[in-house]
Amino acid sequence: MTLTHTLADPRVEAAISRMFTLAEQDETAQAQLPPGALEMAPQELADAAAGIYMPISAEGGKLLYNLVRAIRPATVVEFGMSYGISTLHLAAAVRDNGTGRVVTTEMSKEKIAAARRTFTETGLDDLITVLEGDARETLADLEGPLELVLLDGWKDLCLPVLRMLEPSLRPGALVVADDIDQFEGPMRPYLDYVRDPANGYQNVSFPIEDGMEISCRL
Ligand SMILES: C[S@@+](CC[C@H](N)C(=O)[O-])C[C@H]1O[C@@H](n2cnc3c(N)ncnc32)[C@H](O)[C@@H]1O
Repeated sequence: MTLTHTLADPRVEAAISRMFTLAEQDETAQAQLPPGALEMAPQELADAAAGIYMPISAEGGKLLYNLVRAIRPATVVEFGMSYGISTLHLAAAVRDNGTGRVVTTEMSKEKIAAARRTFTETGLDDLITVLEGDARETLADLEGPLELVLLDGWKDLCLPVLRMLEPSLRPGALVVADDIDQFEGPMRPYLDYVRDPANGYQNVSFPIEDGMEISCRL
C-alpha cells in the first residue's frame, strides 16, 4: 500500500511550486520599496510590500506540516499569511489529520484576494479562515486553547501578538517564529522574552534557512 499526503496532491503541489517560483523575484521587488519603508506603519508597509511573497522556506514548510500532523491541533493560528505558502502547508496537514482548522491573518487586500483564489483552487479553502486586517485586532477574541501558532508577520509585532495569544496557549503548545536570523534586530525583544525562563517557555532555535525559534509553552 502506498501512503500519500495532501502536500503531494497535484493541485497543492502546483500552487506551492508556482508561488515559490514567483517568490524568486522578491529581491527585485524589495529593491523597489521606497527608502525608509521599514519605518512605515504596519498597514502602509503591507500595502507597499503587496508584491513581495516573503515566504517560509521549503524545508520550513515541511517542518510545519510535520508538526501539525504530530500535534493534531484543533486550531492552528498564523500571524502573517502573505500569499499563503505557509498556510497551505498547515492546511494540508490539517486535511490529513482529518480534524482541525487554520485561522490565518493578513492585512494586504491584494494578497488576501490572491490567497483566497489559491485556497479554492487547491480544495483546502474549507479548512482556512482568513481574518482580514491587523492581527492585533483580528486575533484579539480568538478562543483557545491554542496548540500551534506560527508567527510570521512583521517582526516587531511578534512579541505583542504572542502576549495577546499567551493566555489561550495550552501547556505544551508550540509557538514557531520564522526568520529569527534574518531579522535579528526586530526579533530581539521577542527572542529575549521567550528565552527568559521566567516567562514560561522551553526553546529551540531550529537552524532551517533563516532560522525558526520553536517555543514550547510550559
Ligand atoms: C513574511 S510575510 C508572511 C509569509 C507567509 N507566512 C508565507 O510563508 O508565505 C509577512 C506578512 O504578514 C503580513 N502582516 C504583517 N503585519 C501584520 C499584521 N499586524 N496583521 C496582519 N498581517 C500582517 C504582511 O502583510 C505580510 O504579507
